[in-house]
Amino acid sequence: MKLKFTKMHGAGNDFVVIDGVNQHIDFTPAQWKLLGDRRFGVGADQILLVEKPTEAGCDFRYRIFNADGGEVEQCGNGSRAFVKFVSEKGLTDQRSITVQTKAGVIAPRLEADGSITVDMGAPILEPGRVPFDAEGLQGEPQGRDTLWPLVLELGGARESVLISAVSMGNPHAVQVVDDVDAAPVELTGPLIEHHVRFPNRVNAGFMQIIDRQHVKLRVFERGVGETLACGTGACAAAVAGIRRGLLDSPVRIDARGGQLSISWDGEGQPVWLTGPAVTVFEGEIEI
Ligand SMILES: N[C@H](CCC[C@H](N)C(=O)O)C(=O)O
Repeated sequence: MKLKFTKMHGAGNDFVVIDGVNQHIDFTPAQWKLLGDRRFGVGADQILLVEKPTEAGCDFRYRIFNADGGEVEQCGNGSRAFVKFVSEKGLTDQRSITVQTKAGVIAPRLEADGSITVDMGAPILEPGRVPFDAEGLQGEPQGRDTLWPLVLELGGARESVLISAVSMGNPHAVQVVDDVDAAPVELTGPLIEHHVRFPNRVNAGFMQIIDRQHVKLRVFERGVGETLACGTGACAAAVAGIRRGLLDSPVRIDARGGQLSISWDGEGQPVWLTGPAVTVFEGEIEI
């Protein structure tokens, strides 16, 4: 079929966005993977499919597919691209919308200065609901957080890293490192992503604390690899740092592809993500 799409990015995290309201889309995981392939398709970290809602009170439904073709629960940078897309395409004249996602309802808002703020909902902090299997592990309490030792098999050696387990609807394992540019993201990122204690796999965050309201962050994303920015990863990193008593809200997050801002007032409260969204080009592909 001929498929119209829009290429967008949020702080360098890049997307193929598809209007599923005016086009009927019923792809297999292999077709989603092909569309996201940088050699044979358009190429993207994630594909975002905009649809009519099936839940009362929502303006849209938004489905997210990683580059490996897997459908996932949430995408923070994608939610900003999404609200810009539906506004630019005339699918809504509202600047603030409620959106049904696999992880629940989120509320992105177009700000007057062109930035976008998203209510990402409250983080999920119980290990079993991340989901993270902490059975038999001796966690280290730090502030309101618990640091879990994750044993990684590095060739013949075994290395233990201390992680915080946080869900923003999608799972994150966040660790603090001294120097994010020197962190072994390509080496340990895949080992953490596929670790047996994360039954749904996990996004692996590496956070360097610059001061109590400023961090540098790299994320090895589940189903993709390292991206230039990860919105839910930024939320999870800020939540983990605040709970550990290392950060104060709001937190400036320097990702490799741009800057995000996270606000969070504590357990049970929503995490607010603010950042940019850019439309790169429109296209059409036979797929
Ligand atoms: N790779 C993530 C989905 C996209 C998240 C990221 N691109 C964001 O901006 O939140 C996962 O498998 O949970």
